[in-house]
Amino acid sequence: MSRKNSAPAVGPKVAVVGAGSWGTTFGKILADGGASVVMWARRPELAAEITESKRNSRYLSGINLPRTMTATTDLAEALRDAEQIYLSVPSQSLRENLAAIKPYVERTDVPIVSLMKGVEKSTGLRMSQVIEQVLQCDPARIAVASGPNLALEIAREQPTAAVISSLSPETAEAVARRARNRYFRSFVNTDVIGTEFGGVLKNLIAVAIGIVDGVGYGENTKASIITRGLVEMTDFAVAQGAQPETLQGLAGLGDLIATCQSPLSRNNTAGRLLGQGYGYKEVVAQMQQTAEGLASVAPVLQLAKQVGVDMPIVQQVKMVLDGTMDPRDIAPHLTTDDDQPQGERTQNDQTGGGGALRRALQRALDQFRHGGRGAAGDRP
Ligand SMILES: NC(=O)c1ccc[n+]([C@@H]2O[C@H](COP(=O)([O-])OP(=O)(O)OC[C@H]3O[C@@H](n4cnc5c(N)ncnc54)[C@H](O)[C@@H]3O)[C@@H](O)[C@H]2O)c1
Ligand SMILES: O=P(O)(O)OC[C@H](O)CO
Repeated sequence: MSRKNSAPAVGPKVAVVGAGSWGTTFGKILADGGASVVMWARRPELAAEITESKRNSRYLSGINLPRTMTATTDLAEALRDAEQIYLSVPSQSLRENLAAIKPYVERTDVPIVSLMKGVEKSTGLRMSQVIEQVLQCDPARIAVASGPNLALEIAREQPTAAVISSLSPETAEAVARRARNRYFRSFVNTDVIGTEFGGVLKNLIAVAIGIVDGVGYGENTKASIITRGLVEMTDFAVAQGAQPETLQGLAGLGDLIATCQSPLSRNNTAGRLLGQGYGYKEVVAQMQQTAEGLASVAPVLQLAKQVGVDMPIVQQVKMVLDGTMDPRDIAPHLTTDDDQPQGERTQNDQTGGGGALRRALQRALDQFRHGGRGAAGDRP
């Protein structure tokens, strides 16, 4: 662990591509868990600072990085002989980065782990789908990490949990064993769709909560939007093939709470600026770091339309971003909705006994497939 002064043992090498706030924090998690971590950074001065000063002053001010963490701008050097590869670049740049990574990983079967929480704007694909498409690799090799994971809190070693998801329980477990230490606990599941969409969708609700903050509304409005936001997240994710339980777990409710509550959240911050009256371009110009929610709004609404799911809160975020709605009109429902009372539960529950029965059957089938271990829900 980084607190100890004795020379650290050299553990298995892992690589982290992307040295922003989350990539660097995840590198620290892995190094504090015993791995020897090599980061790939775009800028030579950042790579040098991480290697020589054990600092990343732009993204993680005041944090000391472990001695077993180094960085390079040479992708081949970063990836060579890595036991696992973690990816943490902005979602809209993943495809171009994968093209550069591909020659170094196509003759290996090392796990590739997405740490990202966005969808590709041009295709609507989740990050694991982009990885599978570009690397043309076995999806069982791919894992995703998600959960209530505000980088700076974890870099300060505050106790936190995450979930590692892969279609392959073995891959999820191998990654979870590596990505854990005394302040960071990784759970596992096999619901990649739910885990990834949880991370994408909570960003959109956090933008809405930021708008509420910026406008100056209080806790009732926020609680109403968070609660209805979780319903929207669940309806959408289940329609895409997710297990509803995942949205009640770390990657759904857990991350929704953290991101909506924290001023550290970039999505929340972007929303607050919108609520204060700044336009989309001004907000983008003011943001020093990646706020994934801004790029995910349009593709998420497009996907929602394809499967017939209503997302009134996400729709309002889009209207504020487009400048077609006054932020002060934000509400847990669309004010243009007709006045018919709606049921409170999710669309999934509103299918009545059928929904519950379907889930029970699915769980039984998953348990059968996974040798008695349930697929849904975060497992230690
Ligand atoms: N910061 C967090 O608390 C946190 C937590 C969990 C997940 N995430 C997710 O991690 C991902 C990365 O976010 P972050 O917080 O590290 O962002 P960041 O803005 O802190 O850092 C992004 C990094 O990517 C680099 N970068 C920018 N454009 C690039 C390009 N075209 N190619 C390669 N590198 C490029 C930047 O130089 C920087 O090093 C996002 O999907 C985010 O949602 C972030
Ligand atoms: O700063 P944000 O809004 O990108 O959120 C960071 C993490 O995703 C929180 O889990």
